[in-house]
Amino acid sequence: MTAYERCRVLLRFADLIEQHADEVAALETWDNGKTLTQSAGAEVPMLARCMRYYAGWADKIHGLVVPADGAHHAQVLHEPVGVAGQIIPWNFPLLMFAWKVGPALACGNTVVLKTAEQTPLSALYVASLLHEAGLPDGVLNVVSGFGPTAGAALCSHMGVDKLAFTGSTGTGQIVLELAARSNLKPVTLELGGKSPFIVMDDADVDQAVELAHHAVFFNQGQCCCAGSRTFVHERVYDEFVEKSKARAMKRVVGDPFRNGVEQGPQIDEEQFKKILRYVQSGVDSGATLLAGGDRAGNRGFYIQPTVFADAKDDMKIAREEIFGPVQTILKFSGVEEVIRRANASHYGLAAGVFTRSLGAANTLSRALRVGTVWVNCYDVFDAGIPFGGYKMSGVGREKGVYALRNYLQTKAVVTPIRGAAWL
Ligand SMILES: NC(=O)c1ccc[n+]([C@@H]2O[C@H](COP(=O)([O-])OP(=O)(O)OC[C@H]3O[C@@H](n4cnc5c(N)ncnc54)[C@H](O)[C@@H]3O)[C@@H](O)[C@H]2O)c1
Repeated sequence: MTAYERCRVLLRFADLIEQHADEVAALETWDNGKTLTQSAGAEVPMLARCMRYYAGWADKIHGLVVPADGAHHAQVLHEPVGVAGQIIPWNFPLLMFAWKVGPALACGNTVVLKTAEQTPLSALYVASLLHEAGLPDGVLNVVSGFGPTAGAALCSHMGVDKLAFTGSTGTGQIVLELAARSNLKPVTLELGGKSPFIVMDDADVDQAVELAHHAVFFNQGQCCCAGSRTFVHERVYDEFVEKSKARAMKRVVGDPFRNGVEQGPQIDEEQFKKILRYVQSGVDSGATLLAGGDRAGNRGFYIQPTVFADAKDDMKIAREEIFGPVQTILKFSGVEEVIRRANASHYGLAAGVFTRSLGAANTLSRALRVGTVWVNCYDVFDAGIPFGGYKMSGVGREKGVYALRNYLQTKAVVTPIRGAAWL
């Protein structure tokens, strides 16, 4: 297929997503439990946008001519890597599909994509739309299956030329090992996090409370980049804590298909129980439980929006990824101190900085060892902005021009030139 034809297929796909937006959004909510408002208002438009973004790149990917020493013509070709194996998680099934499939197809690869066992539906449905848009059979193959069988088979396969994985750090380590033991296929990893959300003493407290609340509770708290360590300056701490408690208690939990609901159920029983164990460990380690702390209702995997204050850095709730609706508030007194504490983590995915001071924003954005710093905002995911982690939060970047590099081989072609005019 020519690059222009690939571009047109992706553009037609984006149009079809919009035509079928209601079904796509309903499937995503049915599969995952996230609110329909979010599926319809964020996930579906972002899927279409991401596809148009990469459609735009398809016919603008090209190599270089290098001015080599002597009488040689040296070209650098950018070729597709071949078969891309992609493994995605359950927390954002459609978005993860978009971030993986968009750049891989734009660059001319074929794909075998394995969805998470909890959420197989929306990817199967949108893959059928992609075929309706003109993608030839066999170019995109969506596989439903379990991690240790289907996922591991993909990682070990000698015919797979590249792997892209999003999920937990522990599974990421297995994926990398399987790739190394088979054919040394290159791997990009987007893994877990324990992202700091830093509220300075000059912040507008009401705005900071609202943003910090969304940073952690969005998507039932099931975000790799959840702002799950809320660091608050001592001068605004008491006011911030009181208001965060009130905000969490107002959060509407219930049927994700109902209008006005902000929080649906957790993905499954395993995650539900794991989150409640973390809540118990917070109580046992002496953090102050201000709101929630238990299941919501007595049916389904719903959890009360939970807020802990007075947490200490060495508590489990302040160190490990909870992946649930649990806010952990920590107090700090100076910039140097908060930089040191925020960076004292094996993770380095994202950070939020809330301040009116340009100086503080500049200092923090450069000092924090994370892949994304959101200043006075959070969870902004434009298709063109790179996303990925430092340290154990990942390897490589997705989205933007950076994701193209994951799906291209670089080939040098050198030919002699007879009677070069310049020699
Ligand atoms: N960073 C993220 O976006 C993200 C997403 C989901 C879960 N998580 C974290 O992971 C924790 C566990 O959730 P999970 O068990 O669903 O995540 P996971 O990492 O086990 O699953 C993610 C994907 O990897 C696959 N997988 C699992 N084992 C595999 C293996 N041995 N080889 C190849 N593929 C394999 C799964 O089938 C799924 O498609 C969560 O509590 C959360 O902390 C992070």
